[in-house]
Amino acid sequence: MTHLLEVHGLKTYFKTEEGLVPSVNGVSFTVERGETLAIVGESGSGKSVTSMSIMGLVSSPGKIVGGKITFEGQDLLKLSAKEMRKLRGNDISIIFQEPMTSLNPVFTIGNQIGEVYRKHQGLSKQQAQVKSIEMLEKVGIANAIKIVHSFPHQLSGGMRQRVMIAMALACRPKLLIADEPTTALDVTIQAQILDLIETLSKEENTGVILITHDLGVVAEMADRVAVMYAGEIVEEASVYELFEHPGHPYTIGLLGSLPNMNEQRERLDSIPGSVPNMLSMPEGCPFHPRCAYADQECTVSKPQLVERTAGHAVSCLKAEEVRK
Ligand SMILES: Nc1ncnc2c1ncn2[C@@H]1O[C@H](COP(=O)(O)OP(=O)(O)OP(=O)(O)O)[C@@H](O)[C@H]1O
Repeated sequence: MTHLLEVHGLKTYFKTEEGLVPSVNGVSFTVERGETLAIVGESGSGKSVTSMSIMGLVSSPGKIVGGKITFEGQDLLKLSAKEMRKLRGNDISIIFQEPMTSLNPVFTIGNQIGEVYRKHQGLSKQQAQVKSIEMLEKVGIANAIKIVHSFPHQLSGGMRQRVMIAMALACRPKLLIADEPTTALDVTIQAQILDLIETLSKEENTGVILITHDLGVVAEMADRVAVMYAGEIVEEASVYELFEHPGHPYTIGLLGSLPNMNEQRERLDSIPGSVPNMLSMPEGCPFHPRCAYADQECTVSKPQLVERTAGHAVSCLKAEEVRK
């Protein structure tokens, strides 16, 4: 069986006045049907640019300059803009961080979800309305009959996010990309939304890419995890393996900054130092200026992502030492 999604050696660069920014710099991973892959890493590590690249939504000054993205065996980088539009909304959907920016303020909720059904399944206005109400109920909106007539600004943040999820799932995508789907929401709503994504992905065998800063969410939701640092994947493993035997000093740092589970979750930003400026990346390993294990070798040689044990790959010259 082919992978649902295969990203191979993806490079997406931004041409800025200061120079070329290698936001995604040779990223490879796969997503299977029914599987949830979490992509984690600090702000600016290239997670969103990776998902935008898959969606075919990278816009100038950004450009995919290398690699291959294959969806069900189909080379996405060879599709026309029209073919890509058809794929989005039919087979691949995305839930963005901020639902207000993705909903149109001048149309009712019913109109917007209904449009997905009209466009992609050729349903009549009335049929689309019925389907929209059903989908709103599925995402846990109780008074859906009333909500279809509301405008986005009349709803709370949590409700809007549910509407976005309803829209993203209306066409029963094979791949769902959820980019920080719950960051702006309160903890109870967060849990409900994540449950919903999980249930629907299992019911429909949907592949999910979950982009998040929150390792608590990763532990609950993911099957596998890819850790990104400065535009590259530095570690990839099953969720159990990553939490039990983290192999990259950066991952260890992220796990170290996981707040006590009984406390309110925080964003991960407590590793000393910061993500390097992509315009002047350090020589050798990009993480070496922040790494407790780094020595002279790490300042000159760049590590490759190498499979250390089955299904567990780490990009670190000191991987053996780190494991001890
Ligand atoms: N339009 C743009 N022009 C120039 N550089 C950009 C542009 N969009 C993104 N970048 C650069 O690409 C890099 C990766 O950004 P990206 O948004 O993918 O990070 P991220 O890991 O998703 O962060 P966050 O968690 O904050 O969303 C950043 O260094 C950013 O500066």
